[in-house]
Amino acid sequence: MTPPLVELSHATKRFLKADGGTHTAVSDISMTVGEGEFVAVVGPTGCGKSTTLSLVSGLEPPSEGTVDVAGSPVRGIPDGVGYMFQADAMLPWRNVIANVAAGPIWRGVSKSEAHDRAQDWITRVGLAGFEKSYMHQLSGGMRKRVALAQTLVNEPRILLMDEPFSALDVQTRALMQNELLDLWSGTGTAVIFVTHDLEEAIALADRVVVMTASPARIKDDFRINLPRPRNVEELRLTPEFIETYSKVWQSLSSEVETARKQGAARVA
Ligand SMILES: Nc1ncnc2c1ncn2[C@@H]1O[C@H](COP(=O)(O)OP(=O)(O)OP(=O)(O)O)[C@@H](O)[C@H]1O
Repeated sequence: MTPPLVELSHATKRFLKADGGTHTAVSDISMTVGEGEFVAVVGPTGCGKSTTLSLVSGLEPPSEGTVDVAGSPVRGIPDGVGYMFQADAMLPWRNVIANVAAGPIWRGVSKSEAHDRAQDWITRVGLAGFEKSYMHQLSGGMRKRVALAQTLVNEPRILLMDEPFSALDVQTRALMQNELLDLWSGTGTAVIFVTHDLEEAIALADRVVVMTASPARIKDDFRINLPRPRNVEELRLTPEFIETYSKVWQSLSSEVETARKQGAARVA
């Protein structure tokens, strides 16, 4: 039997605190993500969502438990993993095509082949004509398109996304969500998408994993049976979406409340 593409098994992550104690960021997390699956992870602020991504990306080793990618334990950054953060990871002194081609070149692809692949992705994300532009010449939405091209040009098997669209205005955000779904569909890439925004999670994902207030445990794992292809703006108005939202929110809202109390206790 083929193992799941991503498998966390009883994974716990503790960090050392400045006072010498430890802080448990995630506790006893077990979950799997299959090839081509789109999984959104939601939970209250600071609960441990980004830490969970760091375990999968190999940026942080688990303190306990195991994290496997394609059946092998993660040691260092595994091959085939792409990462997209809220902040862009583009070099301001390089133009768009040089930024997009940088990943393949770093992976040993010849310069001309890398430029061909970069050109193809720049066109696919709708930025043909902007190859020679620099980051400061682009809007927030255009910079996100570059970031998508920069990540997807490496053809990741697993795409880890940490609130990639949260800094965008509402309309650009919806545009980018639709764009992401179009680019992702049919690629077979597994996506783990961390967000604060439950609407975004439901609109994009096949499953929504709800995490508890800190330390993060998995509270619920909802299958989202909304049809694809999806247009996120239209989908949000459907009764099926509203029903799903209310079901998932019931699970999430008490964790948000607990996190608020934890926050209030910390500053008291
Ligand atoms: N490298 C680190 N060293 C020490 N503590 C850390 C480290 N990384 C994260 N933490 C702590 O672990 C907890 C979980 O952080 P994490 O960033 O995973 O939460 P999050 O759910 O992604 O937060 P947010 O919703 O605000 O983005 C926080 O209390 C954070 O301060």
